Amino acid sequence: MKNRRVIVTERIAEEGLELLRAELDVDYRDGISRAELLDIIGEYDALIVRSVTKVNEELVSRGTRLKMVGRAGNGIDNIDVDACTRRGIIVANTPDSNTISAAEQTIALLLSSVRHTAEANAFLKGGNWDRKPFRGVELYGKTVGIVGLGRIGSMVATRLRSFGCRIIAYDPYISDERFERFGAEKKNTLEELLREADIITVHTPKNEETYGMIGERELAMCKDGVRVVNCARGGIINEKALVDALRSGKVASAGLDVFDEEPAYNNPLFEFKNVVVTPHLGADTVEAQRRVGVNIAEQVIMGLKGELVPNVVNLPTVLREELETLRPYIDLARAMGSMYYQMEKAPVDRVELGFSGEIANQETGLLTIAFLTGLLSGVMSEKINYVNARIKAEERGIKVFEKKEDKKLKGYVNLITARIFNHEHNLEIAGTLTGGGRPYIVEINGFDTDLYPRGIVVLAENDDRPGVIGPFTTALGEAGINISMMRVSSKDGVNMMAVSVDSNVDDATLARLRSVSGVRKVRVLRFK
Ligand SMILES: NC(=O)C1=CN([C@@H]2O[C@H](COP(=O)(O)OP(=O)(O)OC[C@H]3O[C@@H](n4cnc5c(N)ncnc54)[C@H](O)[C@@H]3O)[C@@H](O)[C@H]2O)C=CC1
Ligand SMILES: O=C(O)CCC(=O)C(=O)O
Repeated sequence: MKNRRVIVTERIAEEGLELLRAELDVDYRDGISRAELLDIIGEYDALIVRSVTKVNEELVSRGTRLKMVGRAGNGIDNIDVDACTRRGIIVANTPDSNTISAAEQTIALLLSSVRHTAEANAFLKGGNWDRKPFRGVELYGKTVGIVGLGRIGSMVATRLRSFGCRIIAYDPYISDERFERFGAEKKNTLEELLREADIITVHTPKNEETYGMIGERELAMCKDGVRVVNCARGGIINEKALVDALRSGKVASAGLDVFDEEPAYNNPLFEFKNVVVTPHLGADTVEAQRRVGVNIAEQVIMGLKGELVPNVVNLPTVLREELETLRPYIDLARAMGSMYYQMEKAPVDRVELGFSGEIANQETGLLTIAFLTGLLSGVMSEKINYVNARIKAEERGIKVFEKKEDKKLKGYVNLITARIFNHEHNLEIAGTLTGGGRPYIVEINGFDTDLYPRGIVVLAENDDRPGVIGPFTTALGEAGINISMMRVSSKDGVNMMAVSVDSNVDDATLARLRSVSGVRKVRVLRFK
């Protein structure tokens, strides 16, 4: 893949760069100017960023070769994921690689701010000695309110419980079980949390809902002398409101790693002695950066090889182990999708996919996407991949429905069924995997079959009578085309032959096959 070019616009670990260099042509341009990046982005197949580079519409529209954006880190608020999705650009991040570091930084900022560590450090090094100005408070016995009990919030909860804190949390999007698991008392509203907490720490993503979620009104609800920490994203706690609350004494201390405007210079929050600040260092540990760098390099390499990438943001989330289980089904679903336009020349209105048996308990959304990728890839000039297949199907007016049934259908342990509707008639296909993980198409329009969807398959319908199959296979043989597998099935006086062949069927041979007496229809299906 040395002809594939990747640009890395921010510092990532050497271990990650080494992996990239072994496979790709790497341009490591930490700190490149925006203007230059806009000028040259069209030369690259992949872009790797951290939190500073803004991957917006302007940038991706110029990235005409871009197939992948790798976020070396967690938050994706600097990436316009929709703009990437529309262009089929995969966006992947490394969500689990720096969470421990961010949780530890949260604790560091909290301790440092309640014990005046940073201020006392500067005081002592400035040639002074005094204890009076620096009396702090203990964490022991305090009520800590965690807003967002996700990966980092839950790690903060676990760590603070060992300090003897009572943990309360507000997160409307998680199950009660998760609150219990992390020893956090569930609060149904943000207001309840704000009124009870001695310390508040935010761990939500930054989005329209969370940006400014703690503002003037919310700070007014807090206990007098509340302490706050933000190691998530600048602006989740409104900065202007925080300045006012620090000035009035409502907020006794703050620990901040992130700011509304980054890089942050002369932020008014820097003027307060009781505010401890760090320049977005949450993920900046040797261990986290090594994990992040290696993880994003591996994913970009996989993405450019056309493999499914574990942490794709613009696809349904699947765990690495789930992906391993799903992979053969993904191939099957894609192959099933690719059959339609090879068999029919009519536009599709609606697709109904059914997943039955054990597969119904998996993330079948990915299989639907695989089916649509197979369906559309052959007929659209635009690049269709797992990322934009759903959008492209919608744009073409194809309605997609999914049905899951965890009981066996037609005796198959797992079965994927597809009904593809057009104005005139439907195509119905069913496929399964054998115990050994080999995909088979087991039914086409009511004909039982066992078509192996690889290579070239001649699919024919003929009268169910003697004297048709012989001349048909002879025509293949005389054209020097070897048959590797063949299955004949019958329904209502019609046969369907599925003949796997080892070499291409040229137009002349196809014409001869069609002219065999009793043959009604012949199509050649090509599978990847
Ligand atoms: N300072 C740093 O260097 C780092 C910062 N981060 C940031 O930390 C934050 C948390 O990251 P993770 O824990 O990995 O994310 P996560 O996605 O695992 O957890 C976020 C949680 O917030 C909850 N949430 C969403 N909207 C909410 C709302 N309106 N009210 C209450 N809860 C809400 C979600 O349900 C979820 O449980 C993100 O903003 C991320 O960008 C992450 C890594 C390093
Ligand atoms: O160190 C970085 O690149 C930023 C870390 C971060 O904020 C994140 O991963 O969300």
